[in-house]
Amino acid sequence: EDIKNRNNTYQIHRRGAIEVTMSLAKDGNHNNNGEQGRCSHFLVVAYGIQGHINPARTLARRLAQIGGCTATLSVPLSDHRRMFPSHENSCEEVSDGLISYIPFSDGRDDGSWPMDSEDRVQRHKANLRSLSAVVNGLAASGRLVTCMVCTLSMTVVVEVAREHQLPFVVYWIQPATILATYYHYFHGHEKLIVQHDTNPTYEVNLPGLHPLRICDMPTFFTEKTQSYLSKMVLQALRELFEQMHQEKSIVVLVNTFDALEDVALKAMQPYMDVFAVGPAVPPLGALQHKNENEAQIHLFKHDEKNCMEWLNAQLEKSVIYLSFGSLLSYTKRQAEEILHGLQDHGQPYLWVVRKEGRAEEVDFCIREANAGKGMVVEWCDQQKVLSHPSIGCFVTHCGWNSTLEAIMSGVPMLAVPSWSDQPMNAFLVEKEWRVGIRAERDEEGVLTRGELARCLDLLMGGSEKAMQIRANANRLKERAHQAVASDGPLETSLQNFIKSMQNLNRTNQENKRLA
Ligand SMILES: O=c1ccn([C@@H]2O[C@H](COP(=O)(O)OP(=O)(O)O[C@H]3O[C@H](CO)[C@@H](O)[C@H](O)[C@H]3O)[C@@H](O)[C@H]2O)c(=O)[nH]1
Repeated sequence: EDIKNRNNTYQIHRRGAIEVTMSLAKDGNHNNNGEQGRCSHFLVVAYGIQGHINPARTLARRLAQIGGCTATLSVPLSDHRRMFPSHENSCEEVSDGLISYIPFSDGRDDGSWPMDSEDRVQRHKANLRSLSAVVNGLAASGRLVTCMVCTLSMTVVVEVAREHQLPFVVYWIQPATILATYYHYFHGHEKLIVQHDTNPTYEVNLPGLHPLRICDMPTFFTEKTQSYLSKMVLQALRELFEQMHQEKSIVVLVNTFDALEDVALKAMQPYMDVFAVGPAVPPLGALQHKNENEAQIHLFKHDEKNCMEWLNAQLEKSVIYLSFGSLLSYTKRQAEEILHGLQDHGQPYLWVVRKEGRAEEVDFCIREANAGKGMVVEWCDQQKVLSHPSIGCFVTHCGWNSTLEAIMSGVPMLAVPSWSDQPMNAFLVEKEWRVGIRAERDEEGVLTRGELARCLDLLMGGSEKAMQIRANANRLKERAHQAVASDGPLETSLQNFIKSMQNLNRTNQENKRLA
């Protein structure tokens, strides 16, 4: 009767993720008040974009590799379908032999984005119902969730965790320095930052951090005319920090490592329990699995075979790799400037041009670039590309995943940041770690052909500065590999985190028993 009632309640989602969780549920009223057992089961919920799903998946897999732990990754249904194309139009649970993947319906099963704040509220409600059903479904199938983990902008996870009396943990998938700037922005420093927003080089002193320039702060702080998207992101983060503030103890996992951001990690310790669990870059080949499902996990169609063959034919460290991540697209002028800058520089290049929405505008570039010394692909296995010996440098927008992947491969970066955390990431690349240089954009925000060619000449050349950058990149690569080595800092940090979660669960149960 209980299942029937709940099916009625959720019948609007008949083709949605709810069906999976309902079919998992063998009986009703599951909550997490009972004895938790000794096994920890993490439900990792990721926002539906590649920059969130990649690190969330790596974290879930790493947690599941620690004795006594299991993990489930939950992503929005439309993204789940893109990850598992052979399951198209289905919302089934999938396993890769290590973790399970269970989709939830975020109210945009067709892949569309919220149109306005009312739409956002409706979708938030859909999120709530669907994620709650995932937790119930897992409990009903004997896999009681013991902790919920969410990537940024996922306040809904906090609400579901509270409903089920589960601890929740934020997985901060950007640098610890950015975590610190947001924390202080929302805790008393907003006015100080906003009041200097007309002076981009003004340096702000935030507790425990080196002075940071206004222009390197998250762009949402100072944007003069904020877009709907920027407002939405800032609001979601504000809500997340408010929710965290209501907790007795705040636990945050950060996709970074000590050797990279020692100062920022320490600066956050007085305010929260921070665990450095990065870099979330899986070892090469780790994702090629015998399991058929595993082989199919991707969000975009790769042009891989062709591009790896092409790279094999190039000289060592001769190729410029360009990619601006999974969200940004090029205007016609920007694409033209890049094309001509590359042609002027003269080295071979591999360029990712996602055509989404701008197909005709950039088509001419693709034709011309492919006819010349370069190769243009719509998507590639970036990590594999960056690890290829022919890659000499990476022209990047400095998305945090791309930055970490370049560090893991020891590839020098030409930073061309655009928005959000990217200016700060570019600052860290150029000034803190000295593993790259930063290009200037013109007054229209375009990277011009002259500036691109100038920067490439410098980065790929034989000057002392270029050699120093290459040496720094190799050193940082070693530190990154030490961080992820067996029994290294990452493993220790994950184990400490798991222990602290188990203690928290025990204390909660004890308190409930006494109450
Ligand atoms: O052809 C490609 C291009 C990209 N990628 C992968 O896509 C991911 C892209 O992530 P990221 O570099 O972080 O860029 P965005 O997709 O732009 O990420 C968004 O999310 C990040 C994490 O919050 C932020 O740091 C960025 O500013 C924000 O734009 C990386 O893992 C890349 O390896 C590929 O596999 N193939």
